[in-house]
This record gives sequence, structure tokens and C-alpha cells, in this order.
Amino acid sequence: MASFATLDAFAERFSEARVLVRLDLNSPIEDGTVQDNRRFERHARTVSELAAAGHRVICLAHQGRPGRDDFTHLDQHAGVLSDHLDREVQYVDDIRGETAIDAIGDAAPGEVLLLDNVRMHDDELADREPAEHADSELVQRLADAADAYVNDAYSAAHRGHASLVGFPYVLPAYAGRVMETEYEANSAIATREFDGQVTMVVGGTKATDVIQVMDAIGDKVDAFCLGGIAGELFLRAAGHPVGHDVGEGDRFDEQWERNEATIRDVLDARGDQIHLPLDLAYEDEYDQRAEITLWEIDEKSTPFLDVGGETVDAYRDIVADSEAVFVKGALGVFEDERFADGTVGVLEEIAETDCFSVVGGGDTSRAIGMYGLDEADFSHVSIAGGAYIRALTGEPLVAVETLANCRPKTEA
Ligand SMILES: Nc1ncnc2c1ncn2[C@@H]1O[C@H](COP(=O)(O)OP(=O)(O)OP(=O)(O)O)[C@@H](O)[C@H]1O
Ligand SMILES: O=C(O)[C@H](O)COP(=O)(O)O
Repeated sequence: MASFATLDAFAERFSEARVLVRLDLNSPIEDGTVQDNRRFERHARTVSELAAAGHRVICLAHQGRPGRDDFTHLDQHAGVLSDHLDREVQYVDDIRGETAIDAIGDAAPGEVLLLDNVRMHDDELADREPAEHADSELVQRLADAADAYVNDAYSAAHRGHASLVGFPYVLPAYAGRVMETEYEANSAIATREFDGQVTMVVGGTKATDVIQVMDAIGDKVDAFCLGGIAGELFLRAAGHPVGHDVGEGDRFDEQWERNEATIRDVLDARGDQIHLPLDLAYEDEYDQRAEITLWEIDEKSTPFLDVGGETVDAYRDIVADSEAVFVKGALGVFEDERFADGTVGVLEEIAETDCFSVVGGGDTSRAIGMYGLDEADFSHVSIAGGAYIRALTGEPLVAVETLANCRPKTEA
């Protein structure tokens, strides 16, 4: 398990430091407006801790990717982050030019700056090894202006980009609070021994991701409860006439072609551990939720949007008997109240029991707030997507590895 220095070690060594803090504020953008989400709230705690201690906090973050609609400047992000802090975040419309370097130099103790989208600088996404990123102009210029580096961007830690892996080579480097807690909770399935049953609830739309997880960590999990697109694809492999596209949808056939062999292998090898929906829910001609048991389905003629009531009861029982439950992906289209029973039923059951629980996936974890559940009833609600998937499969995260590998420098 990687071991990095945390803010506790940082606090012992520095006072009123100029510290570069990499956050992951990558957010949904609707009609040009950045949507507030858990990432702001969580990172605000790290920023607040550093600013309250009198450090000059220089935040780095990205939004979208070049060529995509959500690739924007970070002025709005500074406003949203300020809303979660007891102080203003000054947006600096530059990344490593004179304006940025001057702003860093002028920052007063306790001041918080947010530089522009690091992905707007070519060095950030250049295809380089971590040590090569350390030599880039972006990293060198900013490192010269700062005393230390904190990486809080766990949810981007699977990316080997300059601002995520370059700085630990040239500055004392620490994990922020988000990095620390996310890493510990999300690695639990790979690193911890649980006395009782370990259950994984698997759903959502990104079937390819979750099928890889099932393939990789089958030995660590006693029960998989399936829903969403993955659930239907496994039903298809088991010979049921579901799991293909109907109407305008295009979510099934492509993922089926890509994963058919793996699905069949996993089902063969782990059939005893896998629980598939017993019934499914759909929208009837009166726009109401209707349910059908698997055995009644001769042909799929309408999209299935949730697991049915019998399945919810069965999955709740499995969760109630579990020592640990990991959730990746929703069991249905919970954004529509009519099709929230599966996702919310399982989350309610987790909240009611005292099992160790991790809920991952940006979309799925939104159900917690939407349906009045209390985040405190879960051991951890992750803000990571791709990094969570990699942690579940036990794959190393390059930015975490870099923090750990550069630790001797940090302690020097
Ligand atoms: N049967 C279904 N048909 C269509 N969409 C579904 C179905 N079941 C679940 N979903 C959708 O799955 C989504 C959640 O899972 P998804 O795989 O997209 O992301 P996630 O794991 O929550 O987040 P991230 O984007 O961070 O990976 C929800 O928005 C929900 O509407
Ligand atoms: O939102 C995320 O999952 C991270 O910020 C990584 O973003 P990316 O997939 O655009 O690299």
C-alpha cells in the first residue's frame, strides 16, 4: 500500500508557506454554468485548513479537455469554491505567466488563489513520464514560486499529468485531506480483511468499467448485486431476452460486443456469487411505473429503467447480512422518482446497518442527497469516478505512487 506524507507532516514543517494545492474541480456544466457538487465542498475543507493556518494557498485544477464542450476557464469555479469557504478565492486568469507568478508572490498569509485551467497549458497533457513532467516549464516556473505542493486530487490521480505527478520531484509533497480519506476508503476492498460477507452493488451505465471490476476482484467479494445496464447484460448472457437496445437507445449492444466474452467467463466462474434481477420496472402506457418478473418477459419491447420490488427486497436482505458493502453505479434511473426504488432501497438498507460502506460514482452518490439520506450514515461517499474503479481493481494510481515515491525528498 502506498504511503505518503499528509497535512499533519506539512503542518509540522511549514508556516505561512506558499503552497501549490492540486484540486479536482472537474464538474458538470449545464447551459454554460458550472454545477456545484461534492468536489467543491470536500476540497474546501483542505483549502480551509491550510488557509486558516496562515498559508498562502495557490490552487491548481482542470475542467474538461481540449476539444470538448466542457473545456472552460475556471472563473466560475473560483466563485463556487468561495461559497464553500469563509474567505474569498481570487481567480487568476493565467497559469504560469508573469500574472500568475506575481499573484503568487503577492499573496498574503491566509489568501487563496485559483489559477486558470491547467489543461490550457500544453505541458499539462503532454505524453511524458512523471520525472519528465518535473522538467517541464509549467512545473518549473510554478515550483520556483512556491515552497511546497499538496495533491488533494484523488479523483484525477489515475492521470499522469504534469500538475499531478511533476511537482513531487521538485517540491516537498503532501497528500491533502481528500486524497488521504479517499485513498484509504477506496482501497479497502483490495487492502482490508473483513470478517463477514463483502457485497458489491453494481449498476449504472458504464458496464464495461464495472465488468472489469467484477473480473478483477471476484476473489474479494462474496456477493455481487447487479442492476442497471450491467445487470441486463448478465441476464442476456444467462439466456434471458433482455440486455439489447430497443428504440433509440444505444447503451447495450456496443457494450455487449465489447464484453460478451468477459461476461460469460465471469458468469461461469462466479455464478454462485452473482445475484441478478428477478424482476424489472418500466414505464407503461399511462406513464406509470410497472413491473414484470423475468419469467414473464418473452421479448424486450421497452427500456427497463429499474430493478423490480422483489429484487429490491432480495438485495436489501443481502446488504443486511453484509460486513462491508461497496456501491458502483445505480440500479435504476433514480433521477426519475418512479425508478428510484432499487438505488434508494439499497442505499437505505446500507444506511440502516452498521456495515463498512463505500458509495462511489459521481452520479450514483447524488441519490444520497436527492432522497434525503444522511451522508454520515455511510463510511465513505467517494467523489471519484475512474480513480474509484482503479482502486477497486487494485490498480495503482500514478499520482498516488508519485507522492509515495518522492516521500524521501519530502522528509529531507
Ligand atoms: N436501466 C438503466 N437504464 C439507463 N440508465 C440507467 C439504468 N440504471 C441506472 N442508470 C443510470 O446510471 C447512472 C449512474 O451510473 P453511472 O455508471 O453513469 O455513473 P456513476 O458510477 O454513478 O458515476 P461516474 O460518472 O462518476 O462514473 C444514473 O444516472 C442512472 O440514471
Ligand atoms: O472527473 C474526473 O473523473 C477527473 O477529473 C478526471 O478527468 P478526465 O477523465 O477528464 O481526465
